[in-house]
Amino acid sequence: MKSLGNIRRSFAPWADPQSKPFISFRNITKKFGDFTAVDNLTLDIYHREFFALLGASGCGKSTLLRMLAGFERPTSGEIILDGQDIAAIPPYKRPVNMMFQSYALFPHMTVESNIGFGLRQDGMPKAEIAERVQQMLKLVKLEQFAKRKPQQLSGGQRQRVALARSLAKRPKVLLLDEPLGALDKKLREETQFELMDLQQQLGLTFVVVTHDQEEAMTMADRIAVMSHGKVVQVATPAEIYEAPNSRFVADFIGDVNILEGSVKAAGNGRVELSGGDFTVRAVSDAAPAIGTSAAFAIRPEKLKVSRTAPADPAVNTSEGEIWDIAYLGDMTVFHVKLPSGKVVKTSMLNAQREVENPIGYDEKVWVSFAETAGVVLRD
Ligand SMILES: Nc1ncnc2c1ncn2[C@@H]1O[C@H](COP(=O)(O)OP(=O)(O)OP(=O)(O)O)[C@@H](O)[C@H]1O
Repeated sequence: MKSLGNIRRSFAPWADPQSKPFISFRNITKKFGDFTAVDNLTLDIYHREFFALLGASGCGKSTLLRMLAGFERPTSGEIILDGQDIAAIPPYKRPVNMMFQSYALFPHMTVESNIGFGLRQDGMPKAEIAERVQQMLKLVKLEQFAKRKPQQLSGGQRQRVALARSLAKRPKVLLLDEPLGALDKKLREETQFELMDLQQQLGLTFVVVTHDQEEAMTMADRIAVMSHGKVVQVATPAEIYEAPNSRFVADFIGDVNILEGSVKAAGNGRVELSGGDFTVRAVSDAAPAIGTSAAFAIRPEKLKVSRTAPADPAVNTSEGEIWDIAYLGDMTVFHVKLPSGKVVKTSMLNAQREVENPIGYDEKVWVSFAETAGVVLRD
């Protein structure tokens, strides 16, 4: 598995101008009556990519997936798959398969007949079906459950049957709509890793729809964050988390503190904001005009809470008072009230079991951060 990890690390076809996208949405719009569910959206997905569409309920992510599967027709725009415009190709002829949230397994059929269903419909010879079903059972580690009916399986096992069924026809692209929605947290996390392993073993392209940011962060090579039918940002999980391109994305993914200010200086790779509790000096390529308002987004774990003043208390530092403490086991979250009354969220890893004299309620503290710890947002 280690070698796969290494391959994965260097997998970034989107950054290579030579590589061609495998799936291209070009100016795709989908209207339902007057309502625009997908709004002039352009997006490229690469061969062997694990791609996640992430967004709040109603943002249009399932509609986009359904258009790729062929269950909905775009109102305008093109979808190119493997160099071919697929608009006129009916769903069953597309090299794409979709796994739904409600797995829709046939309750009266055994696991193996469920898996072989699509192959029988395609008229594949019996011996070949048997062989393919065996392969699939092995792949999802359900060999000993072949003769069971779906109701004799756990939720996670059912999910794997559905996965095996959608992979049996060897689609080039597997579409997954909230694939782990029915599983409890622990099983969900395990299954996320199983899905990633499977995708790598088979060398397929996966497009998954989810509203669960942790799930998208765990599994995907890249994430498209969607809002109101548009893509707001497409990037790797780390880029989305560390360099969100807007308040919307910063706020949507993980926890964030937004510090408002007005631009005092900008240039030479730095931006300075003043006016709030902090004088912010941040490493940034943004070039907002002097005097305009801007925001600085910083994650809780990047704010440092200390009892003594940091070296240069003039910048990136504020006094504050511990307002709330939440002990979460692996970390402790401090809410710190700043002089303006604004409360910021900070988190600290509990690297040791017991800490002598831990920071407590109502204590006066310093909150500080590094120049590279957050991002200046333009909007
Ligand atoms: N057949 C339809 N007729 C009318 N409106 C529709 C239809 N299908 C979807 N919509 C609307 O389009 C919008 C986007 O729906 P879509 O299912 O793509 O959202 P989603 O982001 O997948 O949300 P969820 O996570 O809740 O499934 C929603 O406002 C929905 O009500």
